[in-house]
Amino acid sequence: VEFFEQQDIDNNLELSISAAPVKPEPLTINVEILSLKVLSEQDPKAAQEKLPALLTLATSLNHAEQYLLYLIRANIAESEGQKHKVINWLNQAIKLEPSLAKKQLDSPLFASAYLTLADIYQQQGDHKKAYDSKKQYIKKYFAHLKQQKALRVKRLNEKYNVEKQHEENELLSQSNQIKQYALIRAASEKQLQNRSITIFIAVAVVLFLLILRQFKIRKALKQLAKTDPLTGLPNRGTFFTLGDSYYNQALQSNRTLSVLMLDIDDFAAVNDSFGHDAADQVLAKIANIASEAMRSRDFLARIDGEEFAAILPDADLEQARAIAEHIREKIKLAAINVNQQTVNICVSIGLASVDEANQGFDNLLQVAESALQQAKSQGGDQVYSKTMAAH
Ligand SMILES: Nc1nc2c(ncn2[C@@H]2O[C@H](COP(=O)(O)OP(=O)(O)OP(=O)(O)O)[C@@H](O)[C@H]2O)c(=O)[nH]1
Repeated sequence: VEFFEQQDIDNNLELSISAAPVKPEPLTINVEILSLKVLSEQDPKAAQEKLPALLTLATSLNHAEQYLLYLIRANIAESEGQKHKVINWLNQAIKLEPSLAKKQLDSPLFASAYLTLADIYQQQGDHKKAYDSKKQYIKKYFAHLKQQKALRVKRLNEKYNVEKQHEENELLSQSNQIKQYALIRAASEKQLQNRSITIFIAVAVVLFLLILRQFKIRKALKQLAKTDPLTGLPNRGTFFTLGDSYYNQALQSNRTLSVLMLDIDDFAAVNDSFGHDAADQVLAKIANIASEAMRSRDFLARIDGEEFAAILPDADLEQARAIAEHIREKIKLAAINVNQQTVNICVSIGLASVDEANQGFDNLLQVAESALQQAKSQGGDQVYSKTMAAH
């Protein structure tokens, strides 16, 4: 029987779910009626005393409340042993069922009507009705359980969905944070890279400038090594180095070449009279006058204290003499001003040409040197060459 009942209940439940009719919504129930219902089960007498006050409101009560009012009256009647009244009240209540929500009727509050009916019928020996009432009650009881279960599942699902949504939001926000962090990291890496490139370029530029500076210093030093600092003319070393190549070139190309050696007359007296610094200025001015008096292709150098030498390419002795005389005269006529005083300077010049000395550049210079000595020994202020008489 129990198996049959259970199956019957299940079938009915399935039917009620699959049919899905439009059902009325559960109605609200006055709290006083609810408490009177409880009181009628525990203390029917006390409930009877309170009943008249509620009955005055009966017309304003909704069907759910009226249903409960019948149940209260049935409880009171049962406590008084008036079974036919109990059945009457309960049937009155059951008549209201079509206008009430099934969900509400299945709750134990309402379904208890069938349990009470089953008890009464049982006591009256009407087993068929007792059975039917009990069956109804059990049906409602299981439907209620199923409803509760569905409600719990619904709530759990809602809770699960909320939590899931929350977790998804959390995940999304974490993934956004990760993306943001990745962006920040990429930006800072880029910044670092740019900074490294800037530092690299700056270091490269500084290195380049240092190398350039070093190069310029070396060049200046090299130049300095080749130049006489006082006059700015090439020095003795440069003169001999270039002299050899001028000489060899002239011989190879079968062209003439002369050299001159110039020495300032009585320069010791200039030093003595005007001092060393003033004499230095005189030296520089004489170098300047001599340079200007020469041709652009001639090569003048300071080879010793007050001694100068020049290479005169393509100049034979006669042309060399003309150049030398021009220099001598220019210097002699120059009014060299030192310490607001005019200094008169004379020079002696010795000449030599490859036409008369072709045993190498040193030999050429020796001949010019000896011509210079000759010019000095003849009183200075003159140009002398071995093969041409002095003026
Ligand atoms: N101020 C200065 N004087 C120098 C320099 N080099 C050499 N002298 C001076 O030049 C003079 C050379 O003296 P000497 O060799 O006797 O030649 P000089 O006095 O010119 O006589 P002569 O050559 O015979 O005419 C010395 O007084 C040196 O001190 C220099 O670079 N600066």
